Amino acid sequence: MVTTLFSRGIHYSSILRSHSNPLGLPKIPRMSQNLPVKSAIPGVKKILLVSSGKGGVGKSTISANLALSFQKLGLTAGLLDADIFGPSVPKLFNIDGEPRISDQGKLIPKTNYGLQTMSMGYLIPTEESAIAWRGMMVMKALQQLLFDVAWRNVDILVIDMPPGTGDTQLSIGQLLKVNGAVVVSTPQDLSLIDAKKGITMFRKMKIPILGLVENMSYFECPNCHHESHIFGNLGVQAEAKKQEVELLGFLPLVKEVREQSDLGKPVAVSNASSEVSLKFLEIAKKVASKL
Ligand SMILES: Nc1ncnc2c1ncn2[C@@H]1O[C@H](COP(=O)(O)OP(=O)(O)OP(=O)(O)O)[C@@H](O)[C@H]1O
Repeated sequence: MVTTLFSRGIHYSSILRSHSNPLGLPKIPRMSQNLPVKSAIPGVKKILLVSSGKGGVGKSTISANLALSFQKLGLTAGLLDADIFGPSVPKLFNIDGEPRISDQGKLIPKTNYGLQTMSMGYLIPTEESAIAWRGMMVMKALQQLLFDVAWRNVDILVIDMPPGTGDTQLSIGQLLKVNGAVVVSTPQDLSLIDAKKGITMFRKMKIPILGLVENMSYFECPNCHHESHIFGNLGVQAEAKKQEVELLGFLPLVKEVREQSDLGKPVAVSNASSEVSLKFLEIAKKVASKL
């Protein structure tokens, strides 16, 4: 069922070479450079990447709540968890078990809260995680997740990217016709440094950067309502200005967001009228209008 990356004639050295043109030579078509031709995903109209340089900054939380917010806007959304080594979607959506296979041999997305989802976590149990996989196995799995899923009339497919700017991220950018990317960062310097690397990577791959989202911006004390900027203040705003990208929104650090995620019911569905859910909706509106 799987067509491997290698059978399409893709090599990392050629992926990397494609980013440099030091002599300013005229562009050679991708096909004749033996580079992958960017493909659409069957059943999907627009592809949105949600990425971060650093892990643990809230990329999966934001991907899930954005996808659910797109649904609230009347769009059909899908969520693809591209983190092969640390899939989050099964837990976030309280979904387990293997996906069914369609008559055409494709993986049928698993659905909860009306959202179509696919994740490596459905294909291999956590105990047998992909941790010891070699590059080729990772690429085979990625290829299957990208092209062998039977998405049904999805307007926006949100791809929850693995953290960082490594092989998997490069491959996704090289293989897919991506419509836009959102970069997530906390205000902390370490997170911002890595977010900048992500912005540079998307620019090199000519993927439109729709904007930055600052997560865990502040914590509001439930008693005195004082706002504490635990991870720093204004860093993402300054970086957005410097990079000339839009700052799409600030999301506070909210206990309910973490609790509901752990219970497998993202806040956008568990408490749709909460302040943070409305912030997700605002960001979704901005992103949808840019796609
Ligand atoms: N705004 C928020 N308020 C409270 N908790 C949050 C918020 N955003 C994320 N979290 C929590 O922070 C943790 C990390 O979030 P998440 O898994 O979404 O990050 P990630 O960037 O996808 O991580 P990884 O790269 O490891 O997959 C989770 O426990 C999540 O529930």
